[in-house]
Amino acid sequence: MTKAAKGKRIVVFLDYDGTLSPIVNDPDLAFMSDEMRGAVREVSKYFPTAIISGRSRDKVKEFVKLDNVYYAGSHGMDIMAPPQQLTSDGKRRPLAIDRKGNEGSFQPAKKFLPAIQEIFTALEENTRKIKGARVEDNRFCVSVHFRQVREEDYDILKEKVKSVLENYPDFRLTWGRKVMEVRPCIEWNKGHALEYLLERLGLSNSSDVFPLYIGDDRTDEDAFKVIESRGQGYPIVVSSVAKDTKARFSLKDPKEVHTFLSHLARWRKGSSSSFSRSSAQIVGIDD
Ligand SMILES: O=P(O)(O)OC[C@H]1O[C@H](O[C@H]2O[C@H](CO)[C@@H](O)[C@H](O)[C@H]2O)[C@H](O)[C@@H](O)[C@@H]1O
Repeated sequence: MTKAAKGKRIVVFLDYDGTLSPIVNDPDLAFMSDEMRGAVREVSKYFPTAIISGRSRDKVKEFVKLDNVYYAGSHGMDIMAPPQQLTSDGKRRPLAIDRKGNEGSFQPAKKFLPAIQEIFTALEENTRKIKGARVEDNRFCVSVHFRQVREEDYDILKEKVKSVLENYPDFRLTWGRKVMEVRPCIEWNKGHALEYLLERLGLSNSSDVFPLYIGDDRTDEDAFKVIESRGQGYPIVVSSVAKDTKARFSLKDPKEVHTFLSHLARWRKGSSSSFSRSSAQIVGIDD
């Protein structure tokens, strides 16, 4: 990767669940290790860094606990810049406003908030009797988890979720890892969030920008597609098995993500000459 990225302005985009933290049964216990936090902290010293998650922005920030990164919660529908922005030439400058006059935050689905709260309440009510079902309020979207639901109850849970949505035609259902996600029907996803953040950094039209996006889930595919269509940067999927994906490279699991990020930071710091395919364990999908 160093060859392709040499002399370019790297921007790092990271998904949270399954990328920075391992997948666990209880979504409230998906903690990030101190080692991973250290690696993200190091990376964010050298490159503008953003965490783009399906979680609510507050929740993902509570897990990550770093101040100098961008947080994009609710699949990119709730974006917050750090108080100081790291420019691609390594300098920090105070937060600037974006083209639409937004200062720190950008929330393209704001008008849907009252309906989302209603949907959250209805989903909690309607799924209460299904053992193991769990409804999570992600602010601009709602997750219905079935990781701990018996397989024979999957269909009934799906029907219950669909019946709630019948009353809300402005919302749609997407699927993640043992989770159904209810979100507003707006043209906005993790790919749009990536483009927005590049623009915010003043890099969207830059021919030498090199965005790296690391993610494990279906919603990350939108960001992979953007990187592929720009023809700049690396889309990296986290998966231990072969997958139908738009990503060109893969890392097996969060442990390998940690190794990759640590080497990336060390490479930029200049103390390592060995940021290579073998040390970072990055694998080309076509290999
Ligand atoms: O975009 P992400 O940061 O990857 O968020 C996607 C969803 O992640 C969480 O659910 C997933 O991780 C849980 C904890 O490991 C696991 O129990 C669940 O089965 C996974 O789907 C989060 O709880 C969801 O709200 C996010 O939408």
